[in-house]
Amino acid sequence: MSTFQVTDTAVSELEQLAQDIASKTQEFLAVLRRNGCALPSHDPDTARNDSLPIEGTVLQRHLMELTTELQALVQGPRLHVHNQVLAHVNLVNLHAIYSFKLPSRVPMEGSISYAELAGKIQVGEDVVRRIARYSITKHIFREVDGGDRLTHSVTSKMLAESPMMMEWIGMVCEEMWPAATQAVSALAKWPRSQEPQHSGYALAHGLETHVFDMLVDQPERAERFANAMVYFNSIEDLASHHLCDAYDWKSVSQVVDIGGSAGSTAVALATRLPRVSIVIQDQAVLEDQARRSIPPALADRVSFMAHDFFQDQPVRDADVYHFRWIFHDWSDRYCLKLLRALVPALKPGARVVVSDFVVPESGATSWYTEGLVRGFDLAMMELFNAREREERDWQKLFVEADSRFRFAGVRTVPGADLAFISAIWTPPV
Ligand SMILES: C[S@@+](CC[C@H](N)C(=O)[O-])C[C@H]1O[C@@H](n2cnc3c(N)ncnc32)[C@H](O)[C@@H]1O
Repeated sequence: MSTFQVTDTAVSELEQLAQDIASKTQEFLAVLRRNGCALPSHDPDTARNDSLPIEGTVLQRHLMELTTELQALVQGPRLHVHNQVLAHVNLVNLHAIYSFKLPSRVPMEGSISYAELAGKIQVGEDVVRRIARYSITKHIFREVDGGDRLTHSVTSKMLAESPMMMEWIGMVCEEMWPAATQAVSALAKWPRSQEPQHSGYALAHGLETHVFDMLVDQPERAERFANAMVYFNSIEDLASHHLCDAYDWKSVSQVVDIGGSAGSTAVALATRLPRVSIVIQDQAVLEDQARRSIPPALADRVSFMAHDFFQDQPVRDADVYHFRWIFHDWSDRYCLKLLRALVPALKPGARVVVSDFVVPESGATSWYTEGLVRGFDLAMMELFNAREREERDWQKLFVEADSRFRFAGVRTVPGADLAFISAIWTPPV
């Protein structure tokens, strides 16, 4: 006889989750109704609620946490692992969707036959049907006319209307996925290396350098990387404008956005902070794209400068030197170089701000939320031998780079997934 039995009256973990899900679902629906948002549906004519009010975002996150825990318990250990392994075919499917541009080939209104779609993409009708039918199980596309024609769901319609999201999907499928398959081999081959050329990405793509050095000679791939960043920056939880709410900007007039890509962050900051001038620094290959993205109304305050961020910082005496999603691309050894390259330019009181994830301590938040950040951590490992960092790692980095950096801690802003880590340049008087 089992020595462990749940009594009839005890509420099991599963029942508790189900009750919490039911009540949070009601709260979520109430927020949507109160704010005039559409109720969730796969119907292509449903409004997408891409940015919810903050209380809606919090409830959405909470429901994701609860429902993933419920699924894990309902599945039991075998199915829980089994389904994670099978999930790899989602990328086969998304790669086909990207590569054959399926969403934009299906009319926004009406439908297309499988035969016509197959003719357009030069693939057998049977193959198109199999790909589409797997997509349909994930609520991407729908079938009409007895299964002969394809039409949009709300998700496939979103893909058809979101070229930057398609660029991100393409970048993941063609740049990151091959790297993922080589990540463990790279670890076995170069254990403990901090070099980007010893990563899964380098193995998969035959590189002897960092991805970003390779992109200098490959403008099309560089543009796709930059477009993937534009997509990320368009997500409200990741939007760069949250930085404006993290600090008091009254006394700031000059900002340098180091590794600022095509300028999304600079434009977002300059739009909200009318007294601030911003220099975007990045590789010369991004110059044209950056110049195109600066609205004429901001051209007198936002400029682009080609600069290698491992070389001494040429813009001296700025108030803020900002890095967004740069440090997580590099191992500690290189992050120390990034910080030390600033030193000749820093005036007393200058602030170095890093917009990046801060990894929660293990078990400090929900597994769902922690898993999102730890997923980025493994992705940075596979790509660059780099990492996401906990608060204590950030502090150590600044202290080790130069004892004149005074670590000023981590700030968070409601609704922002990235944290704002900063240090003040404080030389002895
Ligand atoms: C992950 S992206 C982040 C872009 C931007 N900060 C954002 O948040 O959208 C990394 C950026 O670092 C730039 N980069 C890489 N190596 C560089 C170098 N040595 N000097 C300057 N920029 C570099 C890349 O071109 C790319 O734009």
